[in-house]
Amino acid sequence: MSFLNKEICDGDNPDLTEERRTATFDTDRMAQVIYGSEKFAARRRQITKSISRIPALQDTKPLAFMTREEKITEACRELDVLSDHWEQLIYVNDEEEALHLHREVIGMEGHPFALHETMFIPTLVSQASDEQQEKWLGRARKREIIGCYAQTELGHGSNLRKLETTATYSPSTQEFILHTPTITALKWWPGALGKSSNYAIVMADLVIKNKSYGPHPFIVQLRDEKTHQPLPGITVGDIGPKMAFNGADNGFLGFDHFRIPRGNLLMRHNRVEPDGSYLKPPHAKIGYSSMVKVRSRMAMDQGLFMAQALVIAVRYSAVRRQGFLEDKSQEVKVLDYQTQQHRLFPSIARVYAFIFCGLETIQLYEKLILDVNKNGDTSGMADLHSLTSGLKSVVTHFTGQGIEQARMACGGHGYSMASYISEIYGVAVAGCTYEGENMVMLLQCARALVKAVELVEEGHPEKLSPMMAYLTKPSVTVDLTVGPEAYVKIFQLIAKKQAFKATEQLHKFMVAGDSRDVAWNKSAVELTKASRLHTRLYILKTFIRRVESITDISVKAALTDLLNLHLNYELLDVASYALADGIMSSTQMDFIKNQLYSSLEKIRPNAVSLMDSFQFSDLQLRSVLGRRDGHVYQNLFEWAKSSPLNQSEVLPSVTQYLKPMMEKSKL
Ligand SMILES: CC(C)(COP(=O)(O)OP(=O)(O)OC[C@H]1O[C@@H](n2cnc3c(N)ncnc32)[C@H](O)[C@@H]1OP(=O)(O)O)[C@@H](O)C(=O)NCCC(=O)NCCSC(=O)CCCC(=O)O
Ligand SMILES: Cc1cc2nc3c(=O)[nH]c(=O)nc-3n(C[C@H](O)[C@H](O)[C@H](O)COP(=O)(O)OP(=O)(O)OC[C@H]3O[C@@H](n4cnc5c(N)ncnc54)[C@H](O)[C@@H]3O)c2cc1C
Repeated sequence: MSFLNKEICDGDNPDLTEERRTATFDTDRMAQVIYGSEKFAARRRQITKSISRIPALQDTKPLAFMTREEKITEACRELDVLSDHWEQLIYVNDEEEALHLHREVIGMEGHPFALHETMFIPTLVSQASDEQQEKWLGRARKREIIGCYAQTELGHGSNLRKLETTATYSPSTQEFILHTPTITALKWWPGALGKSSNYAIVMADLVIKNKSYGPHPFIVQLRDEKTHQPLPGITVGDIGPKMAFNGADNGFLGFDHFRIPRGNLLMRHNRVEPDGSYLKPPHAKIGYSSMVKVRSRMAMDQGLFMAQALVIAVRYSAVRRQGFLEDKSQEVKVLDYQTQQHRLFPSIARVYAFIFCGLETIQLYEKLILDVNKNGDTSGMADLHSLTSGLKSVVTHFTGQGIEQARMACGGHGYSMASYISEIYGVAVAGCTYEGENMVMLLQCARALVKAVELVEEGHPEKLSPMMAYLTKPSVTVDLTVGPEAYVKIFQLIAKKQAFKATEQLHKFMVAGDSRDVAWNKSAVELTKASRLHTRLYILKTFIRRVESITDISVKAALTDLLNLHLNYELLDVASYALADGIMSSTQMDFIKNQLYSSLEKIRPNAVSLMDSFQFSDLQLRSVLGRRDGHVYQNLFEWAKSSPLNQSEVLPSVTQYLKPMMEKSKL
């Protein structure tokens, strides 16, 4: 007999098998929807199978018992094994497959090629001229060199205009002189910079004839290619342990009048001629495109982080029995409690919603780079910047919340490193900070919103981009029973009201005499609220669009339940706005609540399968609690026994201190 959930195996925990048998859809088909295509979903499975046949990549010592040095060494060993099998594992130069391979084999705690793949190569692709690409891109792709992205400094990360590292042009030698004038100008934080990289993209203030042109990207060799020793004039090292990501060597970097040739300024969009004349880029912020690239991926990446935590929590909740409902002869699965469902299922819905957004924004970035590089068309930059600024902020915030709820949903065992959820949390919440601190990015999104409101107020609604068109929608009474479009209408009204209110507040302060900057700061909280609502509306609409486009009936039905949960949960979450503005009545509120509770019941039989559909291997999950087989208690006991503390019965700390202390006790 074949089952719709493809994870069923003989000998698994029967409680989990029972869950898998109730699946109403085929998990392979759901995986196609999650990963954007049948081809990629199948390739993922194929890659997982190939990895499982390489003995050197199987079960190593658990990461939780390793030091930082051991984690870094282990990641490098795995990279080395991967490079021996690269061509049989993935299609060379397929970015998505390479990312998946690294995620599965090396995991999320960081590795030397992480920034090489996500920022160094993309910066060369988007910013280097053809000639420069010929020189460096091939070598980077073949991994003959390792690069990182060195922008943030000890003193400045958010405000790029105040970066202090200088690149001063010397026409006589046709070189740039890189210099770190103060301690706060030290590069600080770049991933893989400390010990692994021998090259970096360095963002430095371009100075020509005493005039500053702002931050520009330079390619800089940091270490000797043979000895790996830092080159003279360069100070480089690791910044120390972090909340998570401890397999990564985030680093510091200083320059002492370090000279690089003129040709090391990335010159696809701007140029410095030998005599020092400067040719402007077609868009002032084109040098920031690598950040937009990473931000455009973040909805997908964060969705996958939250998915991992939820696979663990949902599987465990189907195995953990505690307490009674009606039948007092057997304790219930904790997944049957309404509170447990309410804790986990809205996050499952968000995972799907974020991933669907990610699929869209990744494509939008690819289109933008094509437009810019092939046709010099920068017209899409502003919209993608504001969209991804809001999106990275909203998804990272909710992902952090969702993962923390997943941890708590696992009770005591969630707090053990055996669950791996704390590590997932630590890695995911770094996203609230990197690629632009969330408040800073919400305020970037707000700039676009305020501009759009001002256009409407000035009588130019025709100039609005499609994403902002809802700002012109009139207030209407909405019948929520009509379906998703009614929820969108209410959400639009709420988001519109907040955008207008925040803008009105800004203008009020300006009319009262404040400068725009001061008025902006006095309105900032309201502005960030408008950005969040605007972004959540976008997420909601993407979710609806995606579900509508699905052809497999059973997959569509399961996702429709999830979509309904999402719509009701989101609307309830922002209901205070709607009630205050009279957009929604308390009767409608009751309707939403009831819809929400009935969605939880509908989703319950598919919960495990909705998460199994992500098809994370046990190797990728790295969770003792969340393993596919569901034998949590045996697995936990084995794991605890392997703790270094249990390798001897009596620890030196006991013989050296506790015993003598107890023996001499006079208390
Ligand atoms: C906040 C801003 C955007 C402000 O930039 P600014 O030059 O001071 O801008 P401004 O003069 O105030 O003008 C704002 C104006 O510039 C526009 N703009 C800003 N960025 C872009 C863009 N990318 N595309 C298109 N347009 C852009 C804005 O929309 C504003 O336009 P407007 O004036 O409103 O028409 C910038 O400083 C910034 O991006 N800060 C955040 C820094 C950041 O994200 N760092 C990331 C470092 S790398 C990293 O963290 C990697 C981690 C990855 C990992 O470990 O996996
Ligand atoms: C794990 C990790 C990996 C990283 N990897 C890299 C990398 O590879 N390369 C790289 O170059 N950098 C990297 N970074 C650095 C990262 O990009 C910055 O830390 C980030 O952009 C935030 O900047 P900041 O540290 O200056 O924060 P700050 O701006 O100092 O933030 C402090 C507080 O000030 C507030 N704030 C600042 N400006 C404003 C404003 N204008 N309005 C309102 N509030 C404001 C913020 O909201 C925040 O609450 C990494 C960071 C981390 C944590």
